[in-house]
Amino acid sequence: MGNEENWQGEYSMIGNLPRNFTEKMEKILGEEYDKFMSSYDAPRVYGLRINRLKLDVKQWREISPMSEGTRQIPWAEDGLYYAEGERPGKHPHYHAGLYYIQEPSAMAPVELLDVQRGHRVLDLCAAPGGKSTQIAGKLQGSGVLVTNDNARERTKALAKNIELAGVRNAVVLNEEPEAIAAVFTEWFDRILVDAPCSGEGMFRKDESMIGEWEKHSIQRCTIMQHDILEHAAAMLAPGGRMVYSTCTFSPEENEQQIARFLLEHPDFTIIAVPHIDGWEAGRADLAGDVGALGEERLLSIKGTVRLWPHRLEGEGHYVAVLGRSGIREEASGAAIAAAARPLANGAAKAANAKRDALSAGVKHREKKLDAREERRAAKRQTRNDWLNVGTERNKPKRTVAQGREGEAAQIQEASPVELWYQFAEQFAVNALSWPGVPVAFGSRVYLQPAELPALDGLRVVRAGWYVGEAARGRFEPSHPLAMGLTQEEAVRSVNWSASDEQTLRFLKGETLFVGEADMKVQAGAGTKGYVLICADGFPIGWGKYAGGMIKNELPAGWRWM
Ligand SMILES: C[S@@+](CC[C@H](N)C(=O)[O-])C[C@H]1O[C@@H](n2cnc3c(N)ncnc32)[C@H](O)[C@@H]1O
Repeated sequence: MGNEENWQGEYSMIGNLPRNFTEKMEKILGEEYDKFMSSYDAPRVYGLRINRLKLDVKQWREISPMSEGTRQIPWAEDGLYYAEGERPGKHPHYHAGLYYIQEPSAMAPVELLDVQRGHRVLDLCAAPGGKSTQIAGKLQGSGVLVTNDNARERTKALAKNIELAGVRNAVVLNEEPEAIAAVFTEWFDRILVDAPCSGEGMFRKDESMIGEWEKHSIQRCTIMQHDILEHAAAMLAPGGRMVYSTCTFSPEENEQQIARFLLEHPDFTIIAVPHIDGWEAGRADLAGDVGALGEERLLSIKGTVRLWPHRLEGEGHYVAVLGRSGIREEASGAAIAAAARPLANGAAKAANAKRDALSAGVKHREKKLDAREERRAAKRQTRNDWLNVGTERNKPKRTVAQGREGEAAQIQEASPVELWYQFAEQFAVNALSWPGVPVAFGSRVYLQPAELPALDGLRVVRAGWYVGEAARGRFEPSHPLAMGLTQEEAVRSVNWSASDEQTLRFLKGETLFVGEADMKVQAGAGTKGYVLICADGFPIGWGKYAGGMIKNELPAGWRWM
């Protein structure tokens, strides 16, 4: 092994590819092998995906200086190739969450998941969140997105990307699939398993993946994938759809994994992927020795898809779409959610009672848990997670104060949820009728999709849309709240173009000086207080206005570096 030059005298990574990898690829690809190998010397392609929660491709093209060099990615509605040398991560539109930088082939799995408004969707192996934000764009704020990764460190990036994209209906978990399956049995309409894999398809994009490949054996990956798929299957409602994807070429992790799954799950079938130019049908001949599967089911593996770097502009991927037979028994998620809305002003208690009732309903349905799972769930209840989920829900704090006559009188300090309602009434238009039920964990308030079952015992990173925190008897709005708003929803806002110096200064955390005339204030509201800062009409954070000055409220971790 060693660096090599190609025939043009340029650096070639081909010499760095492990020999057991290239030999195996030659067997799989036959005549196409040479073309495949030359793809390693072909220029890399770059992709971004427009965030449909904020705008569509046409609207983005109207405001983006980058737009000219972009081209449509054939299999992704909102996906665009952009030219090498562009730096989309270094633009205010990135900080406004207008797009996500994503490898083009990686956009395929969610396109095949067929997410519809109102669906309950699980993204089980989600960090850093590329596909979760894509799912959120398709849900358009309806239904529920549960997004999870078992690597705690990686969930930080996941939560941040969800918040940057302005997602309002997601819950972020840091759990093993088994623990989630105990709470969400047969609950989801759609599940994405973007599995941890040996990453062979990413060697070209990231050479360090070669070292990872050598460390983590394919066999180890197949064991993990099988385990994840087992629990995912238990969470899919009858009639639901599950997408399994990898970024590797190895048949053990692709066709063979799916063949084994079909063998062990007679209630699942392959939903054939539509043909798109450059996509190759899955290879039933690589599915291994699964005689017991029967010819028809074995051949159905041709309905899965391989994305090869020498056949299209993108890296290597494999995608299988699996449908579960049957019809979901219970009322649809959307109907349950509708029953819980709209929330009346100050109706925290009523809302929570309703939510508990809904949770109880869901729990009732979950009686299908077998005794073993119940014992496991009980064990988890006792585990102390990092948000203390399941404790201290919206309990108003009571403090004792001196009465005028020196008597001790009980006064009630507003709970975080009550403070949220007060804030929402004053600072955001129609906030009280937004979907979601406010729940407090400690001093933090989240808007949680109403139909969600109780998350007791699970490690929760975000219990919903994090809207802010109670501090010293006041409510402090969060940065994720700003990112999930539109300019029109803010009672007070200010907007500059993305290229205006004020925008950059705000993103760098500086104090801004503005005239009152620059601010847009809803009728009846004063100019003093929280103001939503926007670039080209899209929120980039909160400031606090007083006397011609905007104090910068952008958290340090979100600033332009
Ligand atoms: C291919 S990456 C996911 C990429 C992600 N879907 C995206 O589009 O941004 C696979 C992820 O699976 C996670 N993972 C590995 N084992 C897991 C498990 N048992 N349960 C949940 N996630 C797991 C890894 O931490 C990793 O973040």
